[in-house]
Amino acid sequence: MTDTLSLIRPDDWHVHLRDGDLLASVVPATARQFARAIVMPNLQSPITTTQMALAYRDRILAACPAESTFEPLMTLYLTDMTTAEEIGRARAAGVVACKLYPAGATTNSAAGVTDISRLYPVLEAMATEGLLLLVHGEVTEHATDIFDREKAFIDKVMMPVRQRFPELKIVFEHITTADAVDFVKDCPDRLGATITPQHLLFNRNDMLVGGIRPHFFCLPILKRRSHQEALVTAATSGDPRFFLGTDSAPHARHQKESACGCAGCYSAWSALELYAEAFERAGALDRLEGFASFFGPDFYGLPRNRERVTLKREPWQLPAVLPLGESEIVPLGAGITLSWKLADSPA
Ligand SMILES: NC(=O)N[C@@H](CC(=O)O)C(=O)O
Ligand SMILES: [Zn+2]
Ligand SMILES: [Zn+2]
Repeated sequence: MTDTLSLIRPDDWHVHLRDGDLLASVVPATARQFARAIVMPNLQSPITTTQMALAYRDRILAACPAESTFEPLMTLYLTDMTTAEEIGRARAAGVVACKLYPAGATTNSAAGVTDISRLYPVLEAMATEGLLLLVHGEVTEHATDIFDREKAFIDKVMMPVRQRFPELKIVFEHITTADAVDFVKDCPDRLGATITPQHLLFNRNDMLVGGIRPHFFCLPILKRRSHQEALVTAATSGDPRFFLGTDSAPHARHQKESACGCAGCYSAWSALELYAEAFERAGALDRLEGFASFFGPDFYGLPRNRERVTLKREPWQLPAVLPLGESEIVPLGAGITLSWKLADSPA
């Protein structure tokens, strides 16, 4: 049995770093694990313009540890008002992608898109400029059951957008169902998907059996075990269309342990260790590097990283709580024992 795993340093292709006081707690955790990260734009005042994205980037860089070379990759939040001109400005400023939040689908999505067909000129501009479309893939109709919202989104939005804009690169973010896995596999190319550690390691029983456990509540919600198994199979298959995106989404403990708790799991602090656990359980540790370090940059058309990180086989227990600004946070998998630990200095 091997005791050391050396990987090209991974990137996180989907992370929430938040803003203000929280940056100081959250950014160093991601910068310790990853070389680059796709930074989600769903702040309380969403990042809807290039100017806002550049200012946010500066705040993130200011929160990085002094010796860090972490590179935040910025995204714009699409609204009904987004223009094709803004896409040109974004491209020129180095913004790499735009995020589609169906209005009302998730945290801070109230200003999201109400009807995707109205944004077709913007998607056209993105295809031309080479910006990727990142998608929170859930319908929001009241009548659609929360466990069926991702599947319904495939038919309603993914299929028509995929067909109309064959040149547009699309990332189906944080997929949670066998249906999404099949859809990605059936598309020729230019469609990738990120998979989170919580959807690989847990299913809805972990959240709902023996008491309701709000720290497992995220969107899209954890599904039944057969879906978890389909995600593990996809992530460990070596298919380059499936790659790492933690969807680390910090909310203070009191905001989750509440009568109306927030959606989101905080995984940034031990992200690689959580993924290593999932891959080891599947007997696929040799596939971790492709998923974590190669397929994301390849899909985005960015260079792979050159430096390496080391994971050591050293069982350790995830802490029950961590500090978060003035408050505290419960990390994903609090209290469980993980087999692998990230060594601090790069090998
Ligand atoms: N995943 C979540 O449950 N929450 C995310 C939003 C998102 O990615 O949908 C958040 O910003 O808190
Ligand atoms: Zn989302
Ligand atoms: Zn997210």
